[in-house]
Amino acid sequence: MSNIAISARDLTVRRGAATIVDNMSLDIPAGAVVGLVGRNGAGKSTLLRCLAGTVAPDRGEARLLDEPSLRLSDAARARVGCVEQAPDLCHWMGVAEHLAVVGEAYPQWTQRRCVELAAQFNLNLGASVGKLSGGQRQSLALVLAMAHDPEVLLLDEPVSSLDPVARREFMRALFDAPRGRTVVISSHILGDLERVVSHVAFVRAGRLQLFDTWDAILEHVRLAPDAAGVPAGAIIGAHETGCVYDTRLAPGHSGIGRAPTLDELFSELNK
Ligand SMILES: Nc1ncnc2c1ncn2[C@@H]1O[C@H](COP(=O)(O)OP(=O)(O)OP(=O)(O)O)[C@@H](O)[C@H]1O
Repeated sequence: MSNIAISARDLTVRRGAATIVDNMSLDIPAGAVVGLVGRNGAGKSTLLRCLAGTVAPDRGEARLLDEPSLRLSDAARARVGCVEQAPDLCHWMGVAEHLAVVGEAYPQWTQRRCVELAAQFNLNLGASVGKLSGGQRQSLALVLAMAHDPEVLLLDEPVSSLDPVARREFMRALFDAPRGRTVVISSHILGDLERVVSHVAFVRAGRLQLFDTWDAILEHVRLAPDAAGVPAGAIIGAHETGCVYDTRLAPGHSGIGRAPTLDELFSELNK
């Protein structure tokens, strides 16, 4: 297997006259934890669905674990876990029954891990799915996605309804994997993301605005009070109150400014 766990090549999705994913290409190395960020409607969910193979692009291709996402083998599918933004759960079942039914589809599913995760997320196995709160439904969706210990996790705003304790437990569970796990996680909770990501992908209006390791961004991207003297080709975002630029594209420039937080970078790139 190549070192690339997930890739997109020229991905384009159109809905009516709108292009909602616009010619996106990226390669995600195995073991990376990618924070997918962007404003509401930027195209994150659609990109994640293309990567998962649940939406067919109008152009281009997504690949997971060296296979086309749209035609994943059962063996590859068993190595992937997904959480949709609005998880499709069986409301008429009990939590334990729901877990057991889904678990039958995965050879690597273990009841022990399932029970551990449920306890970690404070999920009552005896409850009815239809009576769960929004956060509890999200916890169930996470247990369903993680109990077979997948190598790849595609998570669309998985913590938006979780309380701070459950969010912390989720972040811990994410990194409890015995081997490096590849994760793409969209979230608007940038403080959490900043602590766990190896890479960040900024999406704006269907386009991939910036994709890099977080370490490289911290080392090379600078937030400066203005664009004076910064070569135009190095500027990632500029406006009246500041400028974000990549020092790698500004050789000889004095490197004014400081490294942005993820929150600041998000604001600067979306002004
Ligand atoms: N089936 C569809 N038909 C028409 N437009 C759609 C469809 N699905 C998504 N869109 C539009 O595509 C754009 C991107 O939607 P998407 O759900 O991918 O954004 P997002 O970045 O995940 O947003 P959010 O952060 O609010 O979840 C939005 O403008 C949305 O209205």
